Parts: sequence; structure tokens; C-alpha cells
Amino acid sequence: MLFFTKNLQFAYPGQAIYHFEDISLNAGDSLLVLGKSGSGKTTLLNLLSGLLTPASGEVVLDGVVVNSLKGVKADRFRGENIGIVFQKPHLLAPLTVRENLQMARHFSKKEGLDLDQLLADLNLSHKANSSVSNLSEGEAQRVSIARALVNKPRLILADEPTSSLDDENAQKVISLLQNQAAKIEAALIIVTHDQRVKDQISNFIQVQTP
Ligand SMILES: Nc1ncnc2c1ncn2[C@@H]1O[C@H](COP(=O)(O)OP(=O)(O)OP(=O)(O)O)[C@@H](O)[C@H]1O
Repeated sequence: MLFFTKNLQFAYPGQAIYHFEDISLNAGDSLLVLGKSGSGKTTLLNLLSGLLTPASGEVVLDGVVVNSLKGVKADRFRGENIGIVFQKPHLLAPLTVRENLQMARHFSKKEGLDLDQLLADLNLSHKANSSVSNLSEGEAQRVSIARALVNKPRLILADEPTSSLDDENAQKVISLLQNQAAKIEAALIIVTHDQRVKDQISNFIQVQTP
């Protein structure tokens, strides 16, 4: 099993305890995380990436217990093995598309993907030397996906990646994430409210307010 969680529990100070359903994914598998607004979906993603530490239970990626890593080790492991696509792209505005990807590459010692191939796969070759501040929303979203993939992570986490996209682009982004995850043999987890995504990926867990 490439990625799994076991008996994951978490509580913000003074609040009720979340008991998250166990997850288990092989390379190339996709999973949706569904749930109402405020139910704990982003909290779960932060536990999966090691940004939050569970009260109990474990998160295991490629044999490594993510929640036992601390400090620099945790940051390095995350940078090299977990690609995160945020709801808003959060790109570095003064830099070009290529420089944004090079920056992500810089923090990893691992061999990553070929930048030109990645730009081509995401239909961004013609924008490689453009400033990211001049991109359309869909283009910026594809750059943020490219940035999440550039270090060839084993796990890709995407938080509402389609919420600002039209039907055609939403479908393309999900296919792109699935195809790239399969290509680099990663597992893919997507948080979404988007009915259109549910039509493309059937495997899901539901997060509930405790
Ligand atoms: N740092 C924090 N300290 C205390 N409570 C928090 C913190 N972050 C989130 N919460 C609370 O935890 C609950 C779950 O929040 P979370 O962001 O995980 O929900 P969500 O399902 O991702 O919501 P949305 O779909 O609206 O983004 C909410 O009630 C939120 O107010």
C-alpha cells in the first residue's frame, strides 16, 4: 500500500474530537474527500501532509510515518514527496512560469520531472517565459498543478481545485491530475464540493463534524 491512515484523531484546543475514516491508496488511485463547509476537510488534508499532528493514529506514505517526522525533516519530506494544489494558486508574482517551477524544484534534492515535458503536458509551453501575473485563471491553476508535480511526489493533495473553473476546464483539470498521478505513480486525494468531480471519480470518504 503506497499511502494509508489508521485511526486518525484530532482536536483543536477545547473542541470536539474528529475521528477520521481510514484511507488506503495504491499508486494511481484517486480519492475524493467530501463534506459540508466547516466539517473538517482542510483539517484532514493538513493532517495528511503533516502540517498538523494528530492526537492519535498514523499517516504512512511509502513506508514513512509522516506524523512522526519533525522540523526540517518533516519539511523536506513534504517538499519531496507531497504535492499540494491549493484552492488559489499562490504563485510568486514577480517570477515567470518556468521560474516558479524552478523555485519549487530548488528545495528538493530528489530528481524531479523534466520541466519542458511537464509544461507541454499541461499545455503551458507557450507561457513558460510569461510572468505569472499575466495568466488567465485556468492557466494559473495549471501552473499550480505543475508546481505540485515538479518534484515527482508520491502523494498529490488538491483542495477544491475546480471551484473557480467552468465545466470544460474543471473536467480537464481533474483528468490532468489523474493522468499525471498515474504517470508518476502517485496517489491523488481531492477535496471538493463539486458535483462535476463526483462524476469523474467514484471513490470517496465523507468528513463529518464531530
Ligand atoms: N486553527 C484552528 N483553530 C481552531 N479551530 C479551527 C482552526 N482551523 C479550523 N478550525 C475549525 O475546524 C472546523 C473545520 O475546519 P476546516 O477548515 O477543516 O473545514 P472544511 O471542511 O475544510 O471547510 P470549508 O469547506 O468551508 O473549507 C471549523 O469549525 C473551523 O472553524
